[in-house]
Amino acid sequence: MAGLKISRATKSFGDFDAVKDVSIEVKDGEFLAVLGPSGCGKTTLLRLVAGFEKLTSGEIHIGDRLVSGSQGSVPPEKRRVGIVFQNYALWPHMTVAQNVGYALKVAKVDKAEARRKVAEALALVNLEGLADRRPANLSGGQRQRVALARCLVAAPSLVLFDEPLANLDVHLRASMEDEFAAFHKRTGTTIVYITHDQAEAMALADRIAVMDGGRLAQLAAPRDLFREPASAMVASFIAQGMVLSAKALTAAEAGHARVEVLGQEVVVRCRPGERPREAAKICIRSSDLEIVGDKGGGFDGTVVRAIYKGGTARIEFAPASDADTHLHFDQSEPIGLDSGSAIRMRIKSGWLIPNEPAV
Ligand SMILES: Nc1ncnc2c1ncn2[C@@H]1O[C@H](COP(=O)(O)OP(=O)(O)OP(=O)(O)O)[C@@H](O)[C@H]1O
Repeated sequence: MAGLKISRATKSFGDFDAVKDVSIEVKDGEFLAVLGPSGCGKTTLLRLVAGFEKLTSGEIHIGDRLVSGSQGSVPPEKRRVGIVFQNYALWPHMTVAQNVGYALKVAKVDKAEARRKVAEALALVNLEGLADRRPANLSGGQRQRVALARCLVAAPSLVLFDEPLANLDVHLRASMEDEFAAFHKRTGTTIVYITHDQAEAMALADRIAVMDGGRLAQLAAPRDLFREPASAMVASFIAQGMVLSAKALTAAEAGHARVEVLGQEVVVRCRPGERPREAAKICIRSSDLEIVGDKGGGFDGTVVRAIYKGGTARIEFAPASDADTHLHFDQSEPIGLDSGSAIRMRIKSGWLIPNEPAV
């Protein structure tokens, strides 16, 4: 296996930059998810790594080897990159073993050697027992594993997944997530996994690269992405964070600063080096909100909607001082709030979004 280094990669189509100045280093054996809204450049980035697209500028290394740069581009078949697509096209007339071994047959690999490699690849995806089945007699998840084995048989130095679970139903998705996680643990394969499903990215990846408009918005471990978003886009994109205008009143001290938000003063977490500023933004999660009595500080407002979810309800709430801002939190049974209820809320904590997005 090998690591991957993308350095200042830009890909333009005409005067439109689909990928702009992106630098990402994936360590040998790391599982990196690339996450972002539709059209943010995820697929283009994957196609650049695979060699299906040529860089406009920048460089890509796989292991120590320069595969794309100003000197030219190594063709896809010479990159030793395995790809698992969303639409796993298996040949229906071939058995599982024949599907997996097809590339070896074309490359005229010795038959005994090819059999051994196919058996090894099937073992890696736990499909040993199904070598003689045809794709029509497999479940969706099993077919996806055949597609994975077919890419592993060529001993790739890195495996790219392009939304591999997008076509599967919810239950199968969850069990395939477990399978991919176990596969990664067992094999230590370097994986780049494209998805627009953040729950999937959070569950699987060591680190997540969030893309926005062709640029890298943040590259961090799932927990850091959630707790310390680098920009308002990442804050609201990840787990529906609420972004509020605030005034930073104090400089950072021991990882905290005092801010004024919705007329209330709150101590929030922040990066070192933060200074007081007028136009700041904070990110809060529903667990940062609590209902308080009349004397508990905080601010007044009205419940806009209460959506029952079974066991809990999602309460949407508009502060009296800023009716356009909607906050939300979950309330467990018994749910005493309904649309129109007047309540007083307090923000307990939050994260001061850095002024300059830093990656
Ligand atoms: N060959 C092309 N010519 C012109 N524009 C392109 C080309 N390929 C992609 N783009 C544009 O580049 C942008 C990024 O596309 P890309 O497919 O990489 O996004 P994505 O994040 O993978 O989206 P999705 O999640 O919807 O697949 C889009 O605006 C797309 O229209």
